[in-house]
Amino acid sequence: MAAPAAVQEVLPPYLDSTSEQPPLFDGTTRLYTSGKCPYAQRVWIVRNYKGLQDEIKLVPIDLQNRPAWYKEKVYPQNKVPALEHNGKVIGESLDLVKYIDANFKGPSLFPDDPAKQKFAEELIAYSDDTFLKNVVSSFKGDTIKQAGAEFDYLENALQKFDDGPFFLGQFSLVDAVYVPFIERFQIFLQEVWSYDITSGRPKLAAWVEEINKLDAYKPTKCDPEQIVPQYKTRFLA
Ligand SMILES: N[C@@H](CCC(=O)N[C@@H](CS)C(=O)NCC(=O)O)C(=O)O
Repeated sequence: MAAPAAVQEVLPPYLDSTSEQPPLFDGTTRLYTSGKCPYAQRVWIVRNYKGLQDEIKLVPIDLQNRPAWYKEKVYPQNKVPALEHNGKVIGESLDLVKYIDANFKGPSLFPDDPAKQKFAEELIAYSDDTFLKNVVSSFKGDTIKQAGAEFDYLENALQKFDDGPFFLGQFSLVDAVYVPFIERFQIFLQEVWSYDITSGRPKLAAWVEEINKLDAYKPTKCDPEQIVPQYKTRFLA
């Protein structure tokens, strides 16, 4: 039987240059976001996993036609994600996932075990500075060799703790940090190079299978129909 289609969370309407600004610092916690942004997706998954759908309101921003007030009044960096909480606005997805985990209710996504904490920090630091950069630069290089080395790194990392299928055994911030990019790279490498990132990597194959079962993740998944043309234009043109 075919896998059921992912259930997309119905996002509120995107705010664009014609939209009025929602009242700032009125006590509502807002996640300025975009359904297409992998960085914002990290934070969205954490919000869902912790059961914060009612506490953290999603405010999608049209990145192609951004409202002027967003940069001027909300987040001068003019990017998503950004979180409005307790009279301030903070950004950067890697900081935000930790902030939400530490400052809101719900299951902790950062382990107590010092060995797991150390490994979590290592993997999180590796995500944007190395993994992401190397896979993206592989698209214009020796793709399978260069990208393959990064998926070998993940396969290896997944062998470290055996008390569950995720990077630290149980689902954690590390999985939320990596999944938006693994998801996109899996689609793109398969489509353009017929390269299956899970082939010969049983731990990664199991990780993909398990993460796809998570209700916190399912509604956040990207649309493969959009990713392929978008990545072709961005990385191969
Ligand atoms: N380092 C940032 C990156 C965020 C980012 O680049 N977001 C993109 C959308 S996916 C964005 O807002 N781009 C608009 C711009 O750069 O002007 C993070 O981790 O949050």
